[in-house]
Amino acid sequence: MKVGVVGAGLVGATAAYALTLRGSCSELVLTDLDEARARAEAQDIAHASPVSHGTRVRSGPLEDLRGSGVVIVAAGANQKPGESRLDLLQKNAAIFRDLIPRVAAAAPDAALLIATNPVDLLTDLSVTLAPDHAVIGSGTVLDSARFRHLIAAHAGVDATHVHGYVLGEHGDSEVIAWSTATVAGLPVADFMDARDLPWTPDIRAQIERDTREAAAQIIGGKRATYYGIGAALARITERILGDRRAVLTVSAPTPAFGVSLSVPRILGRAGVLGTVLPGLTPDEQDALHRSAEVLLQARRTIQD
Ligand SMILES: NC(=O)C1=CN([C@@H]2O[C@H](COP(=O)(O)OP(=O)(O)OC[C@H]3O[C@@H](n4cnc5c(N)ncnc54)[C@H](O)[C@@H]3O)[C@@H](O)[C@H]2O)C=CC1
Ligand SMILES: CC(=O)C(=O)O
Repeated sequence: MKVGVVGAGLVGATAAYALTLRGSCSELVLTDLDEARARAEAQDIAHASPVSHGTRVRSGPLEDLRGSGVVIVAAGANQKPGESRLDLLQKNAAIFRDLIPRVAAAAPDAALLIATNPVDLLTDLSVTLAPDHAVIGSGTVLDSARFRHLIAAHAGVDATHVHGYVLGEHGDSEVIAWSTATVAGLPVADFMDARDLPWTPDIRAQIERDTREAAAQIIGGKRATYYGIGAALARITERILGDRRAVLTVSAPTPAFGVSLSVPRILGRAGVLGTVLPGLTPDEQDALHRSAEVLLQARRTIQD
């Protein structure tokens, strides 16, 4: 099982490191415009291989992606403090118009897993640039993990036993879908009540803020985010390679909204096998439509 990573910067290299530590694939190829960076990252990550799962890690040109089951695309500009993800659209769309057809030609059998921001609109664009490939955006898998982590901290339980989805744009308009959130199978408020834990509108509002603003907070402190997304990309990749039928909030074209955004999807070797829209409250439904409208409006700026 071979995986390619295009863009061996902070996100691409961290995803490759996570894949190596988890033993998600047998072969990993890193490629970047900056060949020296890709070579150095591959060399460094390869040194983790003998003490983890023996993954063969190397760098190479795009042509070396042939045979990959998944290619992660993390090439392009990241946000500077104060910038939004949508501020990256023009620059990264220009990179993708040149890059994605070449990646698709080099890796004809791969599912393309897009991480570059703004991830929903670059997923949308990649679908048109690589029409014969399964194309999936990492979407709000990371935001849903942030949401679950924050609830778990209040609930005092292992975050893997907290469920809950962030939907819509991976960006400022994302929808924190409280109606989908459960701990030990109970709605969050009921769990807190059963455990005699505080649960106030202020705590809830703080969790929403910390979920939505997590990227800005981290970028303010250390200029980039990469550990959370690296692990999320490794998990999505494994679920595709292993045809695991996992349910994850990845981004993909969504006819009901006219644009790529995140809702729960069943993932397998062929990419998105199905979409399941949870029963949202009327407020959440309105927020999801507003989030789609934000994306549709931004998309017009890169259409002729
Ligand atoms: N989807 C998500 O949840 C997240 C997405 N991101 C996004 O991931 C992207 C990458 O971020 P970082 O790794 O921090 O940036 P970085 O600057 O560390 O790495 C970007 C890499 O892309 C390479 N690159 C640029 N154009 C290329 C091309 N045409 N072909 C091959 N390589 C090319 C650069 O040489 C550089 O090594 C950004 O757009 C960022 O916003 C970051 C965190 C989370
Ligand atoms: C940068 C980014 O998209 C994130 O950390 O959510």
